Amino acid sequence: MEISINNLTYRYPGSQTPVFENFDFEAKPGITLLCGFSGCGKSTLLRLIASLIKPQKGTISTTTQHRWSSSAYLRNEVGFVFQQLNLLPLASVERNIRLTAQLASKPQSIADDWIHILGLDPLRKKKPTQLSGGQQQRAAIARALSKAPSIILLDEPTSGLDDLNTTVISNALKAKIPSDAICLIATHDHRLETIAHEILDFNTFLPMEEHLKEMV
Ligand SMILES: Nc1ncnc2c1ncn2[C@@H]1O[C@H](COP(=O)(O)OP(=O)(O)OP(=O)(O)O)[C@@H](O)[C@H]1O
Repeated sequence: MEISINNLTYRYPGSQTPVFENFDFEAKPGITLLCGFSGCGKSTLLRLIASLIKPQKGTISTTTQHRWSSSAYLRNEVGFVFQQLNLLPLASVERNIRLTAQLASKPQSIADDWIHILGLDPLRKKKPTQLSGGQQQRAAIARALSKAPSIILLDEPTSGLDDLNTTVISNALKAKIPSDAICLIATHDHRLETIAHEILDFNTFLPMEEHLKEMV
């Protein structure tokens, strides 16, 4: 599995400054942490790889079965956990997680495995609003992984979580993500460094908001 980004330029609609300009990036199998100050472009990169937004210039290619930006690519290949978790509020935890497997034509047993691995068995019948922040985060990760994605994109999966929740999530990612999958984690959380195969510093790509320095 490989993701290859070449000469990419991306600017949000209405914005003067590009987040990326002539940007090259490659990802290989394993867990890679994307680190760097707030606003340097980590979430934007994940959205681009997921094909939720499209670059104005340059190419993104993947060696997945389905072509980058096809609807099958997003449905079958990409497991994405956003900062806003987007769990379906009216569906139970179990339904949220099983539905993703079903939509990707994957066996329900994968969903049930992730429910178990992430310690969600006692919470299967609860609604997302009845869960704590850490429990919701674990449910969102289980949901993303239940389609057995070849590309896993996690945006701040452990921010604000206590050590116990963080350890359960890190252990699950380390032990259960297939070795040929690519897992990119945008994070400020140094606790995740123990499970990373690679740590990329994004500070070099975009200038820091200088005015913030004057405010501290
Ligand atoms: N929807 C949007 N519209 C316009 N500009 C945006 C949008 N989302 C992000 N940006 C801008 O793009 C730049 C990169 O933002 P991004 O969210 O990718 O950073 P980040 O490194 O993930 O930050 P954080 O660590 O705070 O999550 C920032 O300058 C931000 O203000």
